[in-house]
Amino acid sequence: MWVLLRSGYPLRILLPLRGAWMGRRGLPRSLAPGPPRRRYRKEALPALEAPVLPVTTTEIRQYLRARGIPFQDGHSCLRAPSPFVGASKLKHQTGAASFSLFIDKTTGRFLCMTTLAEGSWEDFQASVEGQGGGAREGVLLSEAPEAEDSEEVRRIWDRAIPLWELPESEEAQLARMMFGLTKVTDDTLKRFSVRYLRPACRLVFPWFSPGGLGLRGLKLLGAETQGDGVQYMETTIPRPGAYHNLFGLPLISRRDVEVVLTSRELDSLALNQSTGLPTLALPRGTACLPPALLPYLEQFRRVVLWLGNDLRSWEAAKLFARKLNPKRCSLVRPGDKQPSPLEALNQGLNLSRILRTALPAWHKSIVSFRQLREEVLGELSNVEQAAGVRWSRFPDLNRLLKGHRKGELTVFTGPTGSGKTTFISEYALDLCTQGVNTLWGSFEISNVRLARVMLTQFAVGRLEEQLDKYDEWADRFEDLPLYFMTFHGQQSIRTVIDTMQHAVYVYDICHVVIDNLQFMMGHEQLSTDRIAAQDYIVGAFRKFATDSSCHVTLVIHPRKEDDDKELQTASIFGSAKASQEADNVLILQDRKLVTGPGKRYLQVSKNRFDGDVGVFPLEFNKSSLTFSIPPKSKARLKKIKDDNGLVAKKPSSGKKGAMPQISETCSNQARNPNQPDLSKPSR
Ligand SMILES: Nc1ncnc2c1ncn2[C@@H]1O[C@H](COP(=O)(O)OP(=O)(O)OP(=O)(O)O)[C@@H](O)[C@H]1O
Repeated sequence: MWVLLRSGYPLRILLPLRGAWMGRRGLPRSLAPGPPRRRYRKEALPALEAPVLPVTTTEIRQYLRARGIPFQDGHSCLRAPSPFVGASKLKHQTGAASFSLFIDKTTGRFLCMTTLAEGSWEDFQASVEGQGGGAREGVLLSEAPEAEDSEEVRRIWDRAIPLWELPESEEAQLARMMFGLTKVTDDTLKRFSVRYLRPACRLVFPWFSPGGLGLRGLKLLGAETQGDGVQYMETTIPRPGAYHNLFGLPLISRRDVEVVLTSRELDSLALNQSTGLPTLALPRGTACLPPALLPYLEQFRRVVLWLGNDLRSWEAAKLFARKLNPKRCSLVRPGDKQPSPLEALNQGLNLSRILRTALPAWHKSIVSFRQLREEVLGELSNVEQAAGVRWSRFPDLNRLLKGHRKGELTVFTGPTGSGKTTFISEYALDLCTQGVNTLWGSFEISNVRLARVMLTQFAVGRLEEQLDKYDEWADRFEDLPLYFMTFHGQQSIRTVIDTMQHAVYVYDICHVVIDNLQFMMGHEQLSTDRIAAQDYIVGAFRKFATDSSCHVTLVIHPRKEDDDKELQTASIFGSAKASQEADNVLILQDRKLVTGPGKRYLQVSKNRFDGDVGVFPLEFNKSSLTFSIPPKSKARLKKIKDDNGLVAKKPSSGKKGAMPQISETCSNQARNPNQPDLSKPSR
């Protein structure tokens, strides 16, 4: 793969979590030769500080027209003749094949399918205008798999044996049973070139370069029984951020106009076998659909997404359909009679019939209950999943808020210096370690300081005193789906929202943390201007959260209050807009609890989802910078008095403007404070 190195957005990339059972480069330790070595990768270089204005489809079209470059309008890309293909080669390409350059309509990034050259919109313009740095001069920078990667890929691939050639034995049976492949035929396994790595008991799925140019990478899949079910662990080479394999691509013919997308290779095997339809598996399941894959999906007039059997898969399918162009997408709804494709095959269900029940992803602006009834049923029959992702470090937040849901706005406030950033960092990290793709906008403190706080919280201890462990923790941290905006100081709300939109598109961000709103307020002096500015900003974040189906956590400073008084929803600076627009209002109170001097407590003063409000104590641990209570800590139950000295009752409903009354604190059950997961389950 070729890459023009010049990227346009103020985002810094840290990549997804890998398991500690893995050795260097993600392999089972037994397979990783030699002592561990440090490697520094390109992605770890500091990001650009200056934001680049995003390009619009209209601007791309105008530019191409102005330069006399013909183009065709596709589903998510524009297609044009590639300036990277030599004139002699171009002559041999006819029809659609001669339009081999795909330009992403949302970001302007391009990919040339013939040469595999790719780069940003600015890179494309530079090459068209012949301003050095362009592909014409042949100064493309190679991102071919690093030598070490390709060696490792080749070594594993050679050691693995074709699964269908595994001699009939207990081992072969066990392997098929563990991966649920008892009904998948040898023919199917052969078609997809699935291998088995005997020493590590892992399936090996290949990533072939388009055009049969060799092996670019691998995915290894392990399985472990857990209770009644099986837990899958996956490892990729190269690392997840660079693993862009659409498994099954070599089997797609140019004439195919329909495809079924799955979230697992195993599902693709089952689907292809029982329906005969072209199927592709997404490289990182429901976690994301990298735009780099979109050009490969342009040829399909119809895309069916069958991603799994839970609400999370359903939500991911809806998000991905937006990127693919909802008008050509249909979604298979999860349900008892519509489990994942592999399960459906194993249960003897008719997969073609299930595919026929797929619902169109495209909704008009006005819908009838008939169109919604299935969605409502989905929520009712998956109450727990509908409540969102649960915190693993803060069971009290689960008790009150029930979970972290997409599309909501959380407003968080607390007195100056009370630990807002520190708390919100742990609250977001907790979700991120559970696969919630997170984008941080830290305008007040630098990303280095913030990352240091987060890393300390991640390791649940001071790393200063164990620098020998730094690399190990940093490696795991780097694999989290965590991204940072590189803004610092005052920013315009427009630039910030544009960046957030870009991140949602490119990285499938589900949670944005903005610390804090005051940095978008400009320099308005008059308090009326300031209030109007704040209202406008809160409205913009609210709209973004709803439109992008992304959760926004917004830190807002309180207005100056009497130090002896507890903060209330009304203490948030500005008009009532922030608390009205918010789905959740969280307040970090630093007044002393009735017992436990000097402790903070967190008050949930608004909860639109189900109305439960209340408070619970937070115990700050200075060495790990965490607020979550270690498992050994005793269960406590306390009453908190409200400002009037009365014990307040929980309001019966969480409708707009629920008052910041305080209910009882909870009992803290012992729990695991989210030590990094030592294995990486695939879902
Ligand atoms: N409960 C606590 N007890 C003692 N120190 C704390 C507590 N919480 C945070 N700190 C420390 O106080 C400092 C300030 O914390 P932090 O930056 O999180 O506060 P903040 O409320 O975000 O500040 P600001 O109002 O300036 O935005 C940090 O050094 C942090 O480690």
